[in-house]
Amino acid sequence: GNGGGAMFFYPSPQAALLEHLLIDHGGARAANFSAAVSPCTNYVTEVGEPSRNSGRTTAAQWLRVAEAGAITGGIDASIGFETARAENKGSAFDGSFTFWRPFVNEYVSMSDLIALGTVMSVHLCGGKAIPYRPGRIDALHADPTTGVPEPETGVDETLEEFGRAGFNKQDFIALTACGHSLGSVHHGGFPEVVGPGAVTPTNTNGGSNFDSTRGAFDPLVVHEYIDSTGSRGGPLVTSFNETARSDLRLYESDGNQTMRSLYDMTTEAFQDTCAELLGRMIDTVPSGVQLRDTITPMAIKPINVLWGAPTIPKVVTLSSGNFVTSLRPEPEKGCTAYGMSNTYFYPFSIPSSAIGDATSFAVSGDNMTAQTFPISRAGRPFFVPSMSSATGISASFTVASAADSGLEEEVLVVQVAAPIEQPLTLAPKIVTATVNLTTTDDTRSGFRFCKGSYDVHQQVTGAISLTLTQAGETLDHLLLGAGVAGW
Ligand code: HEM
Repeated sequence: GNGGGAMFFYPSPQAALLEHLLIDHGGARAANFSAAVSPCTNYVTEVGEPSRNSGRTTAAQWLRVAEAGAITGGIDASIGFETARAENKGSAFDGSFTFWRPFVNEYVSMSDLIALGTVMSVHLCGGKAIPYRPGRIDALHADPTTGVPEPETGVDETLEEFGRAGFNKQDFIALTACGHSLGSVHHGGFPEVVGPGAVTPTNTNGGSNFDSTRGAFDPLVVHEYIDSTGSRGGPLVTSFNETARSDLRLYESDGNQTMRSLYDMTTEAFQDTCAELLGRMIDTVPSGVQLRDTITPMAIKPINVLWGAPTIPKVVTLSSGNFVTSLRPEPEKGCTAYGMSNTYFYPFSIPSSAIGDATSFAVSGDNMTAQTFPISRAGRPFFVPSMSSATGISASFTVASAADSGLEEEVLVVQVAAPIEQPLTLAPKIVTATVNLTTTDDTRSGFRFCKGSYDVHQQVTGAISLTLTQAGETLDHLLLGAGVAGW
């Protein structure tokens, strides 16, 4: 990975940031991402009473956004340009994009967040952990393929749409049943499916649920459909408007065989089937996109590792070269999205004199597998976080290099990447620039400092990332002004 020379993100900026969103659910250093779908009935677009009474479900919306993206040519966030199309009516798209937007930066695409949304929703609502692979690339324009299936769409046409995404009929029936385990069809958006009677003071958008547990990912929708109990499969089965009974037409298209086989499964087998199908759904990407390795929880993860950070008073042992020290955990624990176990944070600070020319540091402790992490070659230039900052529209940064290195600052180049608003979609686009550094008179503690800045000229929507390079080689990374995403 590109973490090779840089200390800051392990193992790479992309994997480090997305692992954080996937894992750090609550408590200390929470990522503020998965909280949106916890509890699973939560509606994050509004707050307080309006939220509770909305009849809308964020977890369900996230799944629907991924489904719509997968079917229209693969997940590439182009759906953001298409929310005005009739087939995309409903607030799921804008609501989800609005929540995800501040998390987008050079390393975190909107389309990877769309996929992450499905993984988080399914898992936190009671389903299995779908393997999560990053690498999706955001489109810069609308996709010419129309085709989010609508309630009035014929079975053949819908099957063709899913067929393009690589799902056969049986897969597609099961996938729809899996998806329609969460959420509702709303009178607000789909009055031709759900009548005005669904609108009440405690259900202001008139949500009519697919099953009796809109906030639980479970086989209940299948059972209620086959048994004709509860929601009986939901409004797309039972709608007053026969043309809008698309789930009924779909389920009956193979004589209910697929629905019966889902019915006969154990809950465990149902969950495995859904995880497999939904995994294929989120990995449906435009041709040419290469997904990367699956992101899994890291047992030990260096975070916020910075050169020149202030000294923090510090039982884990950390060693680097001849330097060995014992670490104590911070009192505040984190909580992971996987098994709700705890995460412990051990701050450390190593004087630069002790680092010497070490090329790695190692972490070991009781009941843990010792791990070694590569660090920048000693003496290489690095960003000084305490002398770098961002406003909403610009970044300024300082780089330190050893005074006796004989390095000419001209060989150092900073690549800047900033997410900004783009017309017609809530998905930001990334603008990049290359900045040369200027020498300053500042020399302290054996370091020389040089400076650079970049004016984006418009409001950034998320973190600005900086990459320090020398002759094309990456030396260091820095993320500035993370805002509400709170990296
Ligand atoms: C025949 C194919 C499908 C049709 C016609 C269809 C249609 C619809 C419609 C009309 C809604 C109501 C949206 C609203 O009122 O906000 C809906 C909701 C939903 N759909 Fe589908 N859908 C299909 C397949 C799928 C698939 C394959 C998935 C995912 C795997 C999925 C996931 C969802 C979810 C989670 C919701 C609830 C959204 C919410 O509560 O906000 N759907 N669908």
